[in-house]
Amino acid sequence: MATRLRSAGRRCTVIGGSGFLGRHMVEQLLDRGYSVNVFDIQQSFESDGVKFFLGDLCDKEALLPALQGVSVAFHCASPAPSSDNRELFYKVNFMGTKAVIEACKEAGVQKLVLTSSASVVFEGTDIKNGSEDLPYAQKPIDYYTETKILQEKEVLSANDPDNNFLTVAIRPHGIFGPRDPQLVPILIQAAKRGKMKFIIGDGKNLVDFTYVENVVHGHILAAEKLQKGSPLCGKAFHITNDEPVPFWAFMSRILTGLDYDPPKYHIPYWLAYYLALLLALLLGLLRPLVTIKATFTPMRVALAGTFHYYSCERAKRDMGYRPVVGLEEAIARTLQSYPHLRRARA
Ligand SMILES: NC(=O)C1=CN([C@@H]2O[C@H](COP(=O)(O)OP(=O)(O)OC[C@H]3O[C@@H](n4cnc5c(N)ncnc54)[C@H](OP(=O)(O)O)[C@@H]3O)[C@@H](O)[C@H]2O)C=CC1
Ligand SMILES: CC(C)CCC[C@@H](C)[C@H]1CC[C@H]2C3=C(CC[C@]12C)[C@@]1(C)CCC(=O)C[C@@H]1CC3
Repeated sequence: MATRLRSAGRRCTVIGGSGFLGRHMVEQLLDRGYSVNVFDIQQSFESDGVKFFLGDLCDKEALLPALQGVSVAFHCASPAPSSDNRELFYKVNFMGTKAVIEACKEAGVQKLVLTSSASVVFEGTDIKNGSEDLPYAQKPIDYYTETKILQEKEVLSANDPDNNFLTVAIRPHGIFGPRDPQLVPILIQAAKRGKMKFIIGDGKNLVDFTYVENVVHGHILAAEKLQKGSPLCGKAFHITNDEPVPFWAFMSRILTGLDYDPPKYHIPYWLAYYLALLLALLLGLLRPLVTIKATFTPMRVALAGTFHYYSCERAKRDMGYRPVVGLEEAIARTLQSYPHLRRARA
């Protein structure tokens, strides 16, 4: 109730508000009493309380009307990580984010909250309880991550309290929940094609999977605690479920929850990685004659076969963050939201 009163009448803009995370963000902001503008390249839903502005975020002039009279902008738009289009990632994540910063300043927006990614420090090797002090990856695993690093640096260095412009970056990892277009659908599609038979490595590698409502909660807390002189200014924060789980136990839980068999055979990590690399090279050579999208990419093998979980102590200390939905409940809600992906029994 206190949050609702404090936020009543305050308008914010969600850039990327038609996407998976963005739409959840819009819903929670409305619940908490904010008025919401959405800026996106497409409109994916209708809502009485929301004003939609359609356009490309690389175009500063198109952004400006969506930012007028707004105190906080959330920037969670990005091309899909699987798009594999270097130019597009560079244009949208890097150049587009510069346009977002310029437009925010010009429109008098006081706070910019960026959705970054914990992957900005991941190089394909184990990270256990990694803190925000880890250096950015020198060899990022893909173009998506490369440009998420550029984007985060740009936003954090734009923090300028003297000119009343404050910035913060939230680094979630492995977001899942209702309407997620990636994790559960890709997994089930692979299972349907009989491709989910193998566990990559020994299956003991711990990973963070973060329920979308916790990610949203972290963003809204960050916006509310971001004040002149606060420790949030110009800093990055991991937001996780704070319950790392073995990657393959999580995948198996989703598969069995939707009536698919869990993987049971083991394949050494290095073998899976080189097979995925070989496949990627072959598909690269055959393009544009063949345009098949591989399920097992070197990036996914690296994510599936290594430890990568992160400490969210900084978010707990500086913004009072605690996950609001535990992992078991989060999985149950997610499974319930995908009746159409449940295996049809013969
Ligand atoms: N999903 C995950 O596990 C993680 C995601 N993140 C970050 O979270 C954020 C949200 O991800 P998620 O919700 O999964 O992604 P989505 O693809 O679901 O949402 C992104 C939205 O941004 C839109 N968009 C893309 N390009 C532009 C553009 N040039 N101008 C305006 N709008 C644009 C997309 O439209 P369209 O669909 O038409 O392209 C889409 O509506 C991203 O920044 C991502 O990097 C970080 C860590 C983990
Ligand atoms: C086919 C199987 C080996 C794996 C299927 C599940 C994967 C599609 C997902 C498991 C971990 C996910 C993940 C992301 C995308 C979907 C997965 C690869 C991100 C790359 C999304 C964007 C980020 O910023 C980082 C995420 C890490 C985890």
